[in-house]
Amino acid sequence: MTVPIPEAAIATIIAAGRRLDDAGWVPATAGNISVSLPDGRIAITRSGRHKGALVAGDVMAVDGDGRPEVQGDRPSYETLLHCGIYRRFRDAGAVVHGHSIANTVLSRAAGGSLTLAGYELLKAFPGGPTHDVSVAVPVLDNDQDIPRLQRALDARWAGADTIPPGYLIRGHGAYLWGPDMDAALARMEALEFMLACELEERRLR
Ligand SMILES: CSCCC(=O)C(=O)COP(=O)(O)O
Ligand SMILES: [Zn+2]
Repeated sequence: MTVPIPEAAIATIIAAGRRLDDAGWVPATAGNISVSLPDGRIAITRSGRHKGALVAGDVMAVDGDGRPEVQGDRPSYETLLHCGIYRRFRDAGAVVHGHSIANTVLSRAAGGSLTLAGYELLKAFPGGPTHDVSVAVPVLDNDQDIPRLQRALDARWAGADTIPPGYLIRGHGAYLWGPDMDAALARMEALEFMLACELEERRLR
């Protein structure tokens, strides 16, 4: 018998999907969304669903290693990236992933990281009490082999002094996390705002 997913967790994921879709960051069936549950499981979107039109049945549970509770159920193709975040950052309670124009274009042009400096909105990231800081957002090469991509992330995090609560995958999208969904979404909105500014500045140059 499977343990039901708390209704509040399902409602949180459905509402987050609508918000990401309203912003235009989850075209087609792009993006995925999860929350960690008090019993250690992860509630996550099923693969291939439109994130702006999620219903309760589009959310399922996996264990900390991404294994579905019900054999044959298909969670997000990128589930192991969510698991990697919850495993490494014990205070993470929610993870959001989207494919925006800005994160796609800028990650394609970037090297191994993308530095954001001088933005007031950097305050939305932890440890940034003033706008007078810079944050180097890691950029990983895209990889259809998700376990290999997660290993690359683990290696990057292991060698880092400070780790922002997000990263970009080249030509693919952005992952952000926070202690809860409100925080994860706020960080995504802040990052996307700054990336949109970067794009605009490049157009003006
Ligand atoms: C059509 S988007 C390609 C897959 C992807 O990058 C994504 O974010 C959605 O995958 P999922 O399996 O979570 O639906
Ligand atoms: Zn994706």
